[in-house]
This record gives sequence, C-alpha cells and structure tokens, in this order.
Amino acid sequence: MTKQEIFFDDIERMDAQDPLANKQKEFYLPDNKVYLDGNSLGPLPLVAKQRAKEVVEQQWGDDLITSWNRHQWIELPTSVGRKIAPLIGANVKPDCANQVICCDSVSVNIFKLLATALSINSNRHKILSQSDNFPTDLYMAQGLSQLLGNQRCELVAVDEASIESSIDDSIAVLLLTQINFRTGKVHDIKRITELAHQHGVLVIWDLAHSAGVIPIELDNWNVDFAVGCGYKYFNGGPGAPAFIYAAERHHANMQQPLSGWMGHQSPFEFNANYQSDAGIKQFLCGTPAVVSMSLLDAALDVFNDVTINQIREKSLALSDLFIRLVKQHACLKSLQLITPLERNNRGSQLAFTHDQAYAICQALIAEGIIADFRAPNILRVGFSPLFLSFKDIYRSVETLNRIVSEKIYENEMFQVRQAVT
Ligand SMILES: Cc1ncc(COP(=O)(O)O)c(C=O)c1O
Ligand SMILES: Nc1c(O)cccc1C(=O)C[C@H](N)C(=O)O
Repeated sequence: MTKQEIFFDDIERMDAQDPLANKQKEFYLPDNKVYLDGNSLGPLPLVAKQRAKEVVEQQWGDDLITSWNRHQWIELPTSVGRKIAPLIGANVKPDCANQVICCDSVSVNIFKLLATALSINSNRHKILSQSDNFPTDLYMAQGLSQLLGNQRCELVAVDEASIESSIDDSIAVLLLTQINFRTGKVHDIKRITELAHQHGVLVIWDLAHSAGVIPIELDNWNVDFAVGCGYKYFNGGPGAPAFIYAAERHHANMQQPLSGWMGHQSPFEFNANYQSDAGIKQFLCGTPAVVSMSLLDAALDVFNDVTINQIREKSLALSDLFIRLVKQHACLKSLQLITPLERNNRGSQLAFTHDQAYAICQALIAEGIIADFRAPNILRVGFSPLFLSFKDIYRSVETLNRIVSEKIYENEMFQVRQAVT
C-alpha cells in the first residue's frame, strides 16, 4: 500500500481495471445499496432465482415425486459436494474418492465430525479449540461432552496466543475456524495442521468465513476434516445447507453418530440394521433440503469462469482501499481497526471497535450501506469481490465519515436493538 492520498479518479481507474467487474450483473442487488454483509448472507445470484422457479414450479409442482430421479434430487448432496470440491482444494488427485458432501448446517456437521474424530483417536478425549471461536463450534463440543461424559470428551478452549503451545500428545482433535468471525484474522491451516499431526492430533477446520473467498488446499495441506457454509460467500441463500470434507484416508475408519437412513449404504432396501455407506455419503442423515440445495447448486455456477486467486486479489484490494480511505479522514481515528494489516493474516472482512459501533452500524444501514455489528462493540464490513465495486467502498467510507463526524449515530432511533444483529 502506498501512502498517497486517493482521489475519485483513482477509484474509477480501479473499477475500470477490475477483471471481476462484470460479475456484478449476475446478482440481484437492490438499487442504491452497498452490501458489505456477504460474509454473513450472500446476495441472490440470478441463476439461483431462476432455479428457484424451476425447482418449485416445474420439478416439485409438475413432476412431483418423480423428480427424485428425473431431476436427480437424490444426487444433489453428492453433485453439489463435487462442485464445492475444487473451490476448497479437495479431490485434486485424479482417482481420489469423493471427499466433499453437501448436507445439514455447519453446527450439525461439526457435531458429526467431532464424534467421528474422537472415535478414530479413541485413546484420547480432549478437543482443543479457541475461546473466541464462533460460539456454535464451542457449543457443539460442549453438547457432545455432555452426552459422552467428560472422561470421553472434554473441551479445552484457549485464547488464540496459546493454541500452538497447547497442542500436545493428550489432544484428540483440534477444532479451529480459519478466519475469525470477529477480527477477520486468518490461521495458517498448513502450518497448524502439520504441528497437530506431529502430536497425533486430528484437525477439523471450520471454513465458514473462508470458503469461496480465499485459496484453500485441503488435500495438499493434509487436512483431516473440514466444514463450511453454503449461505455466505457461496451465495446459496438463507439457511442454505453446509458441507463436510473428510480426507479419503479416514473413510475406512469413520463412524458418525447421526446414522440416518440417507447415510446407509443402501437406503432404499429399508433394512432394519444400520450399515453405513463406505465413503463420504455416510455423513448424510435425513432427506436433503432439496429446494435450498438446488439454489446453492445454481449459485455455485457463478464461480465457473473465475479463479479463487482472482477473488482473493480483489478482496484484498477492496479491504486495502477501505483502510486507506478510513485513514484519510481524521474523524475516523475514533474507530480502532482490530483486523491484521498484514495481507496474509487478513481475511475478507474488516472489524473496527467503537463504543457506539451498534448505532454507527444502524446509521450506515439507514443510508443504504449494509454492514453488521458484533457484540459488544464491533462494526464489521465484509468484502465479497464478485459483486462489490471500488466505488462502493468509496461511498461506504464517505458515508461512515459523515455519520461519525456529524455524530448522526447519536439519533436515538439508531440505539434501538434489533433481535438479529
Ligand atoms: C465460523 C462459523 N461457524 C459456524 C457458523 C454457524 O453455521 P450454521 O448456522 O450453519 O450452523 C457460523 C455462522 O453462522 C460461523 O460464522
Ligand atoms: N446464520 C445467521 C443467521 O441465521 C442470522 C444472522 C446471522 C447469521 C450468521 O451467519 C452469522 C455469521 N456466522 C457471523 O459471522 O456473524
């Protein structure tokens, strides 16, 4: 980053030179809004809108139950998993088994994977995680611990600085999120996975804030298991199903506890006894959410003609620009950036603390800049490179500056807490 002041002409040049600029027209975005929340809920891709109509009216409406075969509904968890695989560096070897499947929510998938990893590393019982991990990751470990008892499953949650020194031969599983949902800080998956393996520890990586926006090489980095989200950077829609990655080398020893019929090796024989599928399909539990999964399937096609490297490059350029513009406004010194400046350590969002962060966020939303707030005092802005322009960033920071310098956030209507923040 240079220290030079940036002017509107520079921004126009950035947009003119942006190789992803034409992707924006593949999304439905409301007029006159800047959407800085694609890291929480991606916007609507036009192909998904079209698919919603097809799947509801034609497939469900006209073709009814025959659609399980006619429109391959039954294959969706596998076919969507295959579409996700190249975006996370999975199935890279030519004759490798399928290692990715689309199913359930991130939370449910974490439960399945924690139980699986504990059963593989059965002479150990500790799950190591980060105390400021996304809460559901910790909650699922706590729930499993309650079910199995502390002797068979114990959660050890440490602060970020102590993670590596806490990895030792007593730990069964390491459960971490690659990009921290609050700070946007990135963990080095390759290095931490290597360290964990030196101590016989299995790793589960939560890719909720990284899949679709940063290069990931699960196979090359020797990751054991991973989960990720369908509704953030993959733009699959609210509540879109999540995914699971399980490295092929574990397939013969896996046993997940939510042994629903879709994970059975032959579900349509309706046997009384559970016999799990030998591969990744054993992570299925019940009937797939066909409508939602179909929308995700369509949304993933937006990635067909772009590379994750291009996306990452633009994501960093957008956040670089946001940081530089914030620095140009003396008034914005009251916002404290808690995201690392170092590019390798920065995900695709920025987090600023301010004691009026909630009200500032509400004031931004009222002005058409959709950001979000994370308790107790974080203003978060997310950068989804497929639909944001550099002008959007300029407008966002100009608006932020006006709200802070004119203290617009002090208006009491911006202080009222909503149920979902
Ligand atoms: C890091 C992380 N993990 C898990 C979740 C929860 O995912 P789900 O609601 O699909 O269980 C989220 C966001 O909601 C998240 O940010
Ligand atoms: N899944 C969400 C929801 O149902 C409502 C509101 C927010 C969410 C989110 O995804 C939160 C998100 N994981 C975050 O990092 O804040």
